[in-house]
Amino acid sequence: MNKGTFITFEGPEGAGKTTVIAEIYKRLESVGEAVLLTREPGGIRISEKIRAIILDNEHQEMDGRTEALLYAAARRQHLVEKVMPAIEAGKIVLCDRFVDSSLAYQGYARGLGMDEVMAINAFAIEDTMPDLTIFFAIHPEEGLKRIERNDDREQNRLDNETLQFHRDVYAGYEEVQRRFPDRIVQIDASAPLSEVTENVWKIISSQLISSGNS
Ligand SMILES: Nc1ncnc2c1ncn2[C@@H]1O[C@H](COP(=O)(O)OP(=O)(O)OP(=O)(O)O)[C@@H](O)[C@H]1O
Ligand SMILES: Cc1cn([C@H]2C[C@H](O)[C@@H](COP(=O)(O)O)O2)c(=O)[nH]c1=O
Repeated sequence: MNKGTFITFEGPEGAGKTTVIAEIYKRLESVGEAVLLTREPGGIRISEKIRAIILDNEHQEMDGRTEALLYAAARRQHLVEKVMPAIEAGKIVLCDRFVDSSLAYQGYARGLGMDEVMAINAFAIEDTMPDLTIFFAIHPEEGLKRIERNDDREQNRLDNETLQFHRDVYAGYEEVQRRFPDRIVQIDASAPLSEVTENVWKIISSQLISSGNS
């Protein structure tokens, strides 16, 4: 059996990833594709527990390296328990965040260093990297406004970081893109939702055609 396709979605808070992925998932299913939709940190029991620890507003004392290691631990378990089996089974895996989040948030914005954060993640992911990553580019101010307006969303410890931290996350993503230009495609996430969805759909459709997974 052919291996599946691993697609990840990245960007700052409130960029629209979760909303758009849900629509892409529906479209892929409706054309008969075998698809797995999942997220990081989380996606499975152990990793959801780690997520709760990381994002708890009461855990203000969490050290930056502890944070980076917890994300990597959650990633490892999620990868071996859920993502890898789906890829091996030939599915299209749509994952809301992956290692690029650690590079931008912990490596760059926390100042731990991208190479250092990549090194601990290399232990967690071995050589599994996405086939395609879509970067939802939006100014952090705009993304944060969107999540403040959304009454259903509780603001977590990372959301509540300073505006400067979120600006650094954005700069971190720009650096990640410079490092992986062949894998990462940027879209304008400040456009109307329908436009963003169509752009993402076009990118994913052409990736699936070129990889023969369609
Ligand atoms: N293109 C858009 N224009 C306006 N509002 C949008 C757009 N895309 C998403 N939204 C709204 O912005 C809010 C955040 O969207 P969403 O939860 O999908 O973002 P996200 O990238 O998953 O955020 P986070 O990573 O912080 O969880 C939601 O209320 C959603 O309805
Ligand atoms: C995977 C990953 C995530 N983060 C941050 C990014 C967000 O602030 C939260 C996750 O919340 P979301 O609503 O699911 O987007 O965690 C991070 O800092 N490092 C990571 O590796």
